[in-house]
Amino acid sequence: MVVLAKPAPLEQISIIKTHTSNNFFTGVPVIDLSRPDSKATMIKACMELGFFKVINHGIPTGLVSRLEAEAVKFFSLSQVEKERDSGIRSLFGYGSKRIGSNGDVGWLEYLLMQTNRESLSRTSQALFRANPDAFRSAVSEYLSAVKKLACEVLEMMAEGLNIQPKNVFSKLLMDEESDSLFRLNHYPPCPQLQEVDCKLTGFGEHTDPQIISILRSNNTSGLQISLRDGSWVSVPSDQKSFFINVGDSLQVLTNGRFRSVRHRVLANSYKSRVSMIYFGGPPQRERLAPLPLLMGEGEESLYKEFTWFEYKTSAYKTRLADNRLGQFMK
Ligand SMILES: C=C1C[C@]23C[C@@]1(O)CC[C@H]2[C@@]12CC[C@H](O)[C@@](C)(C(=O)O1)[C@H]2[C@@H]3C(=O)O
Ligand SMILES: O=C(O)CCC(=O)C(=O)O
Ligand SMILES: [Fe+2]
Repeated sequence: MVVLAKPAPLEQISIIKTHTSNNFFTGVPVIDLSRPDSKATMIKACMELGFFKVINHGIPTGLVSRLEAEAVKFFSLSQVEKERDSGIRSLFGYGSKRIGSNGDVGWLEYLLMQTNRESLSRTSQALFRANPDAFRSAVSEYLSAVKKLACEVLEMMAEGLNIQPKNVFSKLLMDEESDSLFRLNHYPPCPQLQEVDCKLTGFGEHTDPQIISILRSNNTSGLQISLRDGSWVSVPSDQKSFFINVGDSLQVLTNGRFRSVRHRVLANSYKSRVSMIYFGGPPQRERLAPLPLLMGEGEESLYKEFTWFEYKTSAYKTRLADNRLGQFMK
């Protein structure tokens, strides 16, 4: 017997009362990668917010717009075509409104994939039947560029923290067995909300479990981050820049010096948002513990010992908004 998943009804997606229509945060740290003082600004941003944006990153606009065009083409297909391959329920591939497998829902559809060659080929063949190679090559070239950017940023972080070698973090992403993911999100407009002073949750609040996330979106706002006092602020969109999130694993590796940023996306009532996120993760066998070179005299680890596999397995049993690192704190 085939059991079809029921569509998530709109009423299940949380409505957020905003009242403040667009209180855009003007304090997003901007790191200009071409400036010599950028390491210090980056460290400050990682400690205070766990979030910043990078400019002068060197990633060609053409690479980004080519992938965005492929994503838009895919999301414009009929629902039947998009769901063609989702017979076997799996974490990866196309998803609509359901996030993860523990009951979270949001006003979005997405493509989630592993970054290795086989997984990318499988997704391209299954979902981009008309021209799998166009999608595969657009993702693959984009991923090479953002992975390089992620490594450059992680090396600047190591240098800014005065720890050696400078590839202590980046080698985890460069490892052949790095467990990294890539996600294309599409948040359709929600015209029903135009009349009311409310927003619909696109992607509920959470922290990213990996080391680092590199996010790029089109010119539609919606991303919000939580500040240290727990208040939410809207990040102005900037399609030419990349936004960087510190993930839970980097918080652990730095013994809490860097904080993984809590973030969420609110759907826009009249504009569609498309985002692409690379989640740089370590190999599954990797032990996650504060780097000894970083620890001050007598400083103890805030966390119990665990591998990325153990953390990921436990994280994927949690709800989106849960504090996943809580159970690994000493
Ligand atoms: C509810 C969930 C979705 C998620 C797996 C989880 O159980 C908790 C972490 C979620 C998250 C957030 C960042 C990324 O978008 C993601 C792919 C990840 O690695 O962790 C998602 C997971 C998902 O969508 O499956
Ligand atoms: O789509 C976005 O802008 C952010 C989505 C996100 O936080 C995620 O996929 O983990
Ligand atoms: Fe996220």
